Amino acid sequence: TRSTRPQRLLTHVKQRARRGDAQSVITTIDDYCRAREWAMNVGDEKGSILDQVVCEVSPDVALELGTYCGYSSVRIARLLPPGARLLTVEFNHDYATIAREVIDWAGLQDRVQLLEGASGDLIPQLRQKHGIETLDFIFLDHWKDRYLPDTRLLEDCSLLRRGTVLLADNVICPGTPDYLEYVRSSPRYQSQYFSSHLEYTRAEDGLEKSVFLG
Ligand SMILES: C[C@H](C[C@H]1O[C@@H](n2cnc3c(N)ncnc32)[C@H](O)[C@@H]1O)NC(=O)c1cc(-c2ccc(F)cc2)cc(O)c1O
Ligand SMILES: [Mg+2]
Repeated sequence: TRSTRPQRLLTHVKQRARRGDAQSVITTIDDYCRAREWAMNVGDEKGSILDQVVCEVSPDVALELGTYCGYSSVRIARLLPPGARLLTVEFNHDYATIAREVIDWAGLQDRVQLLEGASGDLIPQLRQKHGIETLDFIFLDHWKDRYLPDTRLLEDCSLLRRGTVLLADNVICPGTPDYLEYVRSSPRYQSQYFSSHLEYTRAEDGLEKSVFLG
């Protein structure tokens, strides 16, 4: 049977990117997705904004919702300080398998823990099963109608602390209207919009950065 897009993307990474070189994995994926096959990675333009926020926060414990092929896992993990870690959640087994290989190829497997399952099931397990006290940084990039319920769940599980930064992809395209309304109107968040474009296209999209105020 024909290979899947993520499989073709992984093959390209293994043929073109230097093993252990995270930047070459990122560049290889971006070149492939721009030139050959579009894929729903956060991409280079929004990725630079992601990098900037990760560097600012310099999280000890980061959470990503929606791993897909691991592109943003590599972007985030390559910037983490020594000893820091990224937990990334993906419920599609085939995508999770590809993502593990991409993360390994980038040499970042020691900093990234990929949890296979649905965010709604895994978030309540973070404290006692994964030893998480509170989270420093969260990248939301999964089903767009899960951003709000999962943010409420993170609040209810006391996984946010004063200063925790939430960064949400695709707040314009495909769009997350209920999430935007919530973080922009809630007195418990200080929110800021970063205008950009949908990965590898000229369509408008952007990232919303929201600081939890406690
Ligand atoms: C949702 C996907 C990303 C991944 O998230 C996993 N996932 C989901 N829900 C859960 C959960 N509840 N728990 C764990 N994992 C979960 C899934 O399996 C995908 O691998 N991302 C997108 O759909 C996405 C789509 C577009 C897009 C934009 C314009 C178009 F014309 C078409 C598509 C752009 C983007 O930048 C995206 O990010
Ligand atoms: Mg996205």
